[in-house]
Amino acid sequence: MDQDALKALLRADIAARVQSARLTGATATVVLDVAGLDAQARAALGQAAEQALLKNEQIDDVRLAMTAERAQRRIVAIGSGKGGVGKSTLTANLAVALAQSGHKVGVVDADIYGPSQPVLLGNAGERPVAEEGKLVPVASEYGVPVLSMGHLVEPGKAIAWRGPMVGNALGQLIDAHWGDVEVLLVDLPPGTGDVQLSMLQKHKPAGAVIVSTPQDLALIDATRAAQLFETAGVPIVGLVENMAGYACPHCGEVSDPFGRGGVEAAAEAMGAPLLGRIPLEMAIREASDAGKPLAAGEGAPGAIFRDVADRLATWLAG
Ligand SMILES: Nc1ncnc2c1ncn2[C@@H]1O[C@H](COP(=O)(O)OP(=O)(O)OP(=O)(O)O)[C@@H](O)[C@H]1O
Repeated sequence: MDQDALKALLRADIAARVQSARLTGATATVVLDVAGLDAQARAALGQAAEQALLKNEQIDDVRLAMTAERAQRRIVAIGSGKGGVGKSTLTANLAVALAQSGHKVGVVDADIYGPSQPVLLGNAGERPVAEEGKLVPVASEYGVPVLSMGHLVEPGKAIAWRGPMVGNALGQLIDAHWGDVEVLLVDLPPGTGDVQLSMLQKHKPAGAVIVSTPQDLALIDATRAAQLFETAGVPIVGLVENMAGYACPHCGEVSDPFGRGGVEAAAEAMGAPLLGRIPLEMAIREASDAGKPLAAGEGAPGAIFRDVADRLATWLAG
């Protein structure tokens, strides 16, 4: 009996997962690709395969091996209540820091109102190609592939999409050829709109990181954004306080244009950790505009981003 004959003994969904099958004497040896299945589904599949094969009179022993070639991919959503608080900057820097510490990470820029990852990661203007009906993410020099809403629309064209179109576009970015990427950071638009709902319904994240500036209004919105995730059963990995403390380049005095410590208090109230506090620094804005995330370099703000990335990596590992 050859491989095709063995496959013909199996249910179609199981046969589709056969990587190899052979019969030696009365022993069938079958390798199944079980990528994307949880432990329970894998066990059920194995049992069904074994039973089906043993029904054949030429087979009296079945040896099954299971592989999961495709990486188990987890989504981490980066959200904020308000716009302009530094969510995209944080996403790009976290991705670069994670890639540098050996993680296979990709970025989905789901910010339909202001897609900025292609600029932040230095591959603006490059377009993804489609293969077999799915997009191939655009590489960046930091080892972080990226797909952006900005790749699906003409630059500068305001997007006035409604729910189903948004869901469709998000699906194209997430169900793409991500290859061996294990962690997908999704840069969400601010607030709790269509993209967030579509994300929670169809591509449930493993966790969410919430970014806020320390001021009250931003914090109220950030708390609301966090509540949306929690209600949907998505754990909050932690909060990041951005634009906290500004060191005057002339006299060195540190001031707090957006207040101080508010995010820490909000995190405490939510029972979530504070993952880091990033200062307001011209170098961060300049590096972002230049498509050279500071997490890739040696300097101080880069180290802060790397610390936040380490905390995220620890959370993912735990
Ligand atoms: N810590 C910081 N210090 C200085 N500038 C910063 C800092 N964080 C972000 N910025 C700058 O603030 C602006 C807004 O940041 P960013 O685009 O990351 O925010 P966002 O929350 O993703 O905004 P949007 O909602 O528009 O997508 C950018 O010009 C960015 O370079």
